[in-house]
Amino acid sequence: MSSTTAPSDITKWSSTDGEFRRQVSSFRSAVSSAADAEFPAEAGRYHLYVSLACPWAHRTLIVRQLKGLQNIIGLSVVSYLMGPNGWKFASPDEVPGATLDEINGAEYIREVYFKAEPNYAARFTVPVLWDKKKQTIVNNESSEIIRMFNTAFDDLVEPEYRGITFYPEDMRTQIDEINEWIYDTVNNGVYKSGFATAQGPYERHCRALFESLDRIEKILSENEFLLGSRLTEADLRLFTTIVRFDPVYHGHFKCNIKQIATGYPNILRWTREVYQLPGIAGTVNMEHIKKHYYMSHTQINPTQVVPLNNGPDLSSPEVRPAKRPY
Ligand SMILES: N[C@@H](CCC(=O)N[C@@H](CS)C(=O)NCC(=O)O)C(=O)O
Repeated sequence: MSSTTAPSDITKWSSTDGEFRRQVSSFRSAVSSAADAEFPAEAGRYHLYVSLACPWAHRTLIVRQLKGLQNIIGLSVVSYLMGPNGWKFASPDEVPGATLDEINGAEYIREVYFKAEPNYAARFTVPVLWDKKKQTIVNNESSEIIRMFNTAFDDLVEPEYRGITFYPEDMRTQIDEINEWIYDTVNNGVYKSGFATAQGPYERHCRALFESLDRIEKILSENEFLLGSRLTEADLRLFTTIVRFDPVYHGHFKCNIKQIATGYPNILRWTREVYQLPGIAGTVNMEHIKKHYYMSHTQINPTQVVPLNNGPDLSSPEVRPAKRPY
């Protein structure tokens, strides 16, 4: 196996100035319903690699579920522990919830990257969307994978899922606008706070994060979902960060000005509402989430002790909307 990224680089998260900078994803092609597409939509052709711990991969898992794509797009799940060689596959006996890689027979996700691109020199991230026919990675950027799942397979899904969209045309400007600041200050903001290795960047990103949470709290005090009465992609993208907030980011990433459970009643109500939608609870694996962060980032938590709290009970009280909100 050729390797241009030494295993030791995996745990080097922040730059010399103490700032964490997320890399730009490398594989940016798209599956499309067009017959002459480079990657045409076909049942059984594409395979999704995820971690149940990762908030970015979690988005793709949710949209795969809500769009009824489980029988159309296969799934492999890495173990929660990310060691010096990155994400590793494990049998469900070894790690409940994980799988082996039945498609490429890889031990580590990095092998899938090298199979697609022998000279690959960036980070070995999940999610990854793999094309079994062309034997390559189509895309490793979650925000783009969820857009493909949203529409590209519509001719193949069961009729009840056809036409469901989390990115409706008349709301795209609003969705793009809200995604932008929520990505920067919340989704990525928790990482910028937690991976900072200097006081200044930590405080700056942590304060910006809580300013955004206050802003979201206000929005959700006036609206059922981020953009009104309809659940969109913006809600799904935020949900995967919020569900990890109290159990992980509050402690492990030092995002501790407030907690969702006690400081943000409207965000909590909204989190429960999203969690209680059919199919969502099954995508949330608190065991993988907590163990991943607390045991993999040994630069932050060298003892690898995992705290007990799982965050607020999201299954109760029941706040499920009367009719499907999307
Ligand atoms: N922009 C990517 C980010 C994905 C990402 O950073 N995934 C993390 C897990 S939460 C990862 O795999 N990190 C491994 C590494 O950086 O070595 C996306 O949204 O798909």
